[in-house]
Amino acid sequence: MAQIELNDVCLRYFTINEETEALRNVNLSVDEGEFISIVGPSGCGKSTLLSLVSGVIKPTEGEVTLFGEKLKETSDRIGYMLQNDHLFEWRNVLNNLLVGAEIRGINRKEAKERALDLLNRYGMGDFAHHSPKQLSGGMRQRVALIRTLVIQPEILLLDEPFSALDYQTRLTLSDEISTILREQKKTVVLVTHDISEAIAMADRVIVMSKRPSFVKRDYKISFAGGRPSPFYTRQAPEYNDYFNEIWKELEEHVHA
Ligand SMILES: Nc1ncnc2c1ncn2[C@@H]1O[C@H](COP(=O)(O)OP(=O)(O)OP(=O)(O)O)[C@@H](O)[C@H]1O
Repeated sequence: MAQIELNDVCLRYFTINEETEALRNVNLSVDEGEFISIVGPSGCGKSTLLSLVSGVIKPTEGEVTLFGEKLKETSDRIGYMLQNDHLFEWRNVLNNLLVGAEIRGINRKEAKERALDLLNRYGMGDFAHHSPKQLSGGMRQRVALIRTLVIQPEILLLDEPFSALDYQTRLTLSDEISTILREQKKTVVLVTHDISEAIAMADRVIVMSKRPSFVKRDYKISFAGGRPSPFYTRQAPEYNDYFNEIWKELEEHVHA
């Protein structure tokens, strides 16, 4: 069943003396439990698309449907993870994990149990009482993901969550996080500039056109022997073909 649907969505930003047409007739459907990535030229409207799905902004035209209902306001069933981890330096890791639960009025005891369980499960059990300052960039992003999972969203929107990390951490963390999200059976929309990350992590890669942006291509990513872990995806024979095709699609924009 489609959990997210965008039907002919247009988005224009209006400022005092300018109108920016970011999205034009975007049509997209994401099924429950599906993991998709969105790539496209810089400034084409990828983050805008996530904001529309989260309900933070409303389409100028068209409709966003979540769980079969027209989206009217922000939904508690959605979690967001960004490039910046937004951890509070004055709170320890565990108390950072409880922030979302506090905002949403989730029972503290229940949220704390869930947070500790997730920390243990994902190799961070020894860091519950550490300050964020004592963590590496990769660990901080792992905490940011766990903070999102504590509120048990069904849909996760990831906006360039690895782009501030060094290359090696980025590879390891993208591998870990996609394993966690698949294990948790979340529906995921990942925005990334990194084609290789998009292919390695997702079931589908959506290529957006330049602005005013629409869905230019929708690649289903499949591997003959079944999906390997993201790290090994890069060694699968199909990987290079996907990479070259998507790169060609994007390169057209650079030389346009
Ligand atoms: N609040 C806003 N007001 C006016 N224009 C905006 C606003 N937010 C975004 N834009 C414009 O809309 C277009 C799409 O922006 P958006 O950030 O969604 O693109 P993006 O594909 O995520 O960018 P990038 O690849 O650089 O991260 C850009 O031209 C941007 O300048």
